Amino acid sequence: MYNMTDIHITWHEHQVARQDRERLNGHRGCVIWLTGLSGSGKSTLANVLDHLLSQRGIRTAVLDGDNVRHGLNASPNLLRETHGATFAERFGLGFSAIDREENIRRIGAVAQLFCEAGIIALTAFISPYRLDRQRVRQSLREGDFIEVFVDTPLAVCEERDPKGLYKKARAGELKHFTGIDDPYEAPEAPELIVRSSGERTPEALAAQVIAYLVTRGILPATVLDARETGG
Ligand SMILES: Nc1ncnc2c1ncn2[C@@H]1O[C@H](COP(=O)(O)OS(=O)(=O)O)[C@@H](OP(=O)(O)O)[C@H]1O
Ligand SMILES: Nc1ncnc2c1ncn2[C@@H]1O[C@H](COP(=O)(O)OP(=O)(O)O)[C@@H](O)[C@H]1O
Repeated sequence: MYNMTDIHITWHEHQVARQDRERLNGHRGCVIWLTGLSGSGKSTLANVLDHLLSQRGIRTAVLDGDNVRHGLNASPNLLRETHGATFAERFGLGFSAIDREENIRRIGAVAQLFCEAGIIALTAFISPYRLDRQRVRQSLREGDFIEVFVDTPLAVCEERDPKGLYKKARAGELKHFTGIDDPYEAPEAPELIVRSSGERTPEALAAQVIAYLVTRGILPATVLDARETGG
């Protein structure tokens, strides 16, 4: 085991403080952590939020499961082509519990960087394990982690099945698929629960999240005026 003294790295404070960046931006930074089953509507909600907030001059960044798994957290089969088999086996991330844990740890660290830069990080990962989400929460400052449970029933996600993955999982062609033969641990005390089934459009869910951010003082109330006037 290493300790920080052995590896000679030291934490540096930055010259521009987070508060300075937030003052420039006109809003606080935070991490909006969307969690839910595959097909629950995480990416859709993250993208609608990104769009609505950007239109109102709010600085945001989206980190999305499928996309991040093409780069920073590439899967072994993607890495094998460019980096060879050994590298891919050592550093590629699949869907075992330990790989999901590392996936979430890295995303948590990236989201923290955005947050400290005064940006609203919108993350859309299944993040099925409570402990992994809890660790991200604990790595951030009090109040920076806003857990949003995209609570869509498995039957609805399976009916949507936009990528055909549930069908494959049911047929036994895809193992360890969340909700089928791998666990999903629903949040016990999320900051917010949004339900994307029924008549609730992604825009309605985004409005629920934005209203919450205003009540928490993360966004200025003027964001609501802009929404109501369509400006
Ligand atoms: N075994 C298994 N289980 C769940 N999901 C799988 C699996 N294999 C591939 N996929 C695809 O990967 C997307 C989920 O990636 P995440 O990084 O969000 O997963 S996790 O948070 O590490 O659990 C997920 O995307 P979303 O549908 O957007 O959630 C799937 O398209
Ligand atoms: N609020 C909603 N109401 C109805 N359908 C939705 C809603 N949000 C997302 N969808 C649809 O559900 C499917 C899965 O959405 P997606 O955002 O890709 O989920 P996830 O990122 O959680 O896998 C897509 O076909 C999307 O159009």
